[in-house]
Amino acid sequence: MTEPFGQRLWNAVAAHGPLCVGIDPHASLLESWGLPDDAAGAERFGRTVVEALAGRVAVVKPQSAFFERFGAAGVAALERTVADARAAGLLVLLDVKRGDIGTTAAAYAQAYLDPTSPLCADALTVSPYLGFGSLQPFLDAATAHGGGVFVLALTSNPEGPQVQHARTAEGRTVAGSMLSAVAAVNAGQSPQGSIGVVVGATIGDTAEDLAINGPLLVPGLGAQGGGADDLRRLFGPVAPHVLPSVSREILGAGPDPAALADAAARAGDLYAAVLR
Ligand SMILES: O=c1ccn([C@@H]2O[C@H](COP(=O)(O)O)[C@@H](O)[C@H]2O)c(=O)[nH]1
Repeated sequence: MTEPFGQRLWNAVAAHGPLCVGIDPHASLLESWGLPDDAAGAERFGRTVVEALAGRVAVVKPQSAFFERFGAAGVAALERTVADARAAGLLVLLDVKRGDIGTTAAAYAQAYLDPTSPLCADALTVSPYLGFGSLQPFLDAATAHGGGVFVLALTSNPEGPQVQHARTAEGRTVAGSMLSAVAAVNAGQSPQGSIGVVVGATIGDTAEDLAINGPLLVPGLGAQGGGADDLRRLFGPVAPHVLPSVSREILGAGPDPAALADAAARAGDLYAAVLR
């Protein structure tokens, strides 16, 4: 029986620190790394990140879109990147932001969380904007397979508040209702539940209760303008659950594996220091 994702993540963070490093093969990064802007380039990129960071960070987060743009060959490259990373002992959070009606959501959950699937990861990102209940197949698959699910709550992009700050019929914000739904699923789990949320470092101040008893993935650092001060200000009481997530700020140091490892160590130390 696989340990629950929340426990596996807790152990990995204790061993390697909280940093999550994105694997985002942007065209501009492939160019600066001297790689072709194609599926083979994306695969080489992913393999280099995995080799540089295995045993040094807890989690990597491949961004599916940057692989999908190359069609079937890109998806095959993503499959190999995910498999390589998991084989190297890294936890893999696949950033795919899926969500759909129940039966389709069940197919997505099978694709990303069922161990018999070629694209099986440890966890994935999902969009709850078909209603939190539409995520049930992902929650069920996570329970069945020891996987994790990260629900978009307060995203790092400037357009997010239009939807996420809107009020529901009960008068709470949409984001607040997602956060409390996740907290209810994680209730009673120790050291934390397996259902996380995404909260950007760029959201400014928030009155939302971020105590979900689960992991908080925090993108928006570095290239998007967020920094250590934002982590300190936003996440003090829930600091042990925070995963600062960085892609371009670290990937820009490649392709030299030692330089990538150095950049990850520096970012990891900086962000971990404010989360203690
Ligand atoms: O709210 C969100 C949710 C996901 N992301 C993703 O994280 C990385 C950020 O990359 P950087 O280079 O560190 O800016 C990227 O894959 C996004 O799709 C996010 O930024 N914000």
